[in-house]
Amino acid sequence: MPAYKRILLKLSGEALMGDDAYGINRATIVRMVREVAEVTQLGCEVAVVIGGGNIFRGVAGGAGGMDRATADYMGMMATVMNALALGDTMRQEGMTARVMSAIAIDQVVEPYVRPKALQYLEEGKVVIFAGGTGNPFFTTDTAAALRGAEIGAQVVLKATKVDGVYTADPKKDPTATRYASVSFDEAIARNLQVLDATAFALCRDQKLPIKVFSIFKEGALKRVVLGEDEGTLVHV
Ligand SMILES: Nc1ncnc2c1ncn2[C@@H]1O[C@H](COP(=O)(O)OP(=O)(O)OP(=O)(O)O)[C@@H](O)[C@H]1O
Ligand SMILES: O=c1ccn([C@@H]2O[C@H](COP(=O)(O)O)[C@@H](O)[C@H]2O)c(=O)[nH]1
Repeated sequence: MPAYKRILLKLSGEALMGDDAYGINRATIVRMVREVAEVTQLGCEVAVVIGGGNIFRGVAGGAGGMDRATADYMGMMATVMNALALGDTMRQEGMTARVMSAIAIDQVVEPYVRPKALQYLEEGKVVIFAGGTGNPFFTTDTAAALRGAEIGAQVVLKATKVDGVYTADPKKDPTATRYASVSFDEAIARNLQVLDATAFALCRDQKLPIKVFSIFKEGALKRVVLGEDEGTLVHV
């Protein structure tokens, strides 16, 4: 039995690269999709927000001298590309997925309309939210918090490159230790950057827990959905 009826899964864009330097690694996206399929087979309703870090991040464009808002729109379009690739891979794997975008690209992808998204979820379709929040200066983590709250998800699952929330960035500080659980207040006060502060604050206000776990660990998503000990829980 799944521990959650409906989840919002945030998939790392950067992880889609696999061992490549850029873009979408075929074997990696297929593996991710198969893990999602496993939890849908448990009867869990799944909505997905995908990042864009494998293609473009607005902050990098801004640092390079671009207008930051323009760079962020490029980043949002990167998430649309990832969402289309994810939806197509799901189709190839026999799943039914619908991509909905926060930015209008009507010839390519249907717009995000909340009641329609809820209908798809009730029908057992996977809904992939593309284009982040649709606004510059935000991230797909905040989009995951926002859409998670909108669809009444019981948890936001952040599937990322690290296996939980640490006292400091484990990629920079080898002495950092992993929390089994941590409160939103502590995560924000300590400026733990595994998610951005806006996402943490929104989930805290909506009393929407977040689970952070590794996208690279086989079976981790299923264990999280079954309520087993995996990753770090961020709670009120
Ligand atoms: N306290 C911390 N605990 C865990 N990870 C942290 C911490 N502080 C910073 N990080 C970093 O946060 C990263 C995960 O967040 P990030 O938003 O960069 O990636 P992502 O969501 O996986 O990618 P994308 O933005 O492409 O979707 C980790 O790879 C880790 O290095
Ligand atoms: O609501 C949003 C979401 C994303 N962006 C831009 O897209 C890139 C990629 O998203 P990641 O969360 O970093 O994977 C991000 O760097 C922003 O530039 C946005 O502007 N608004």
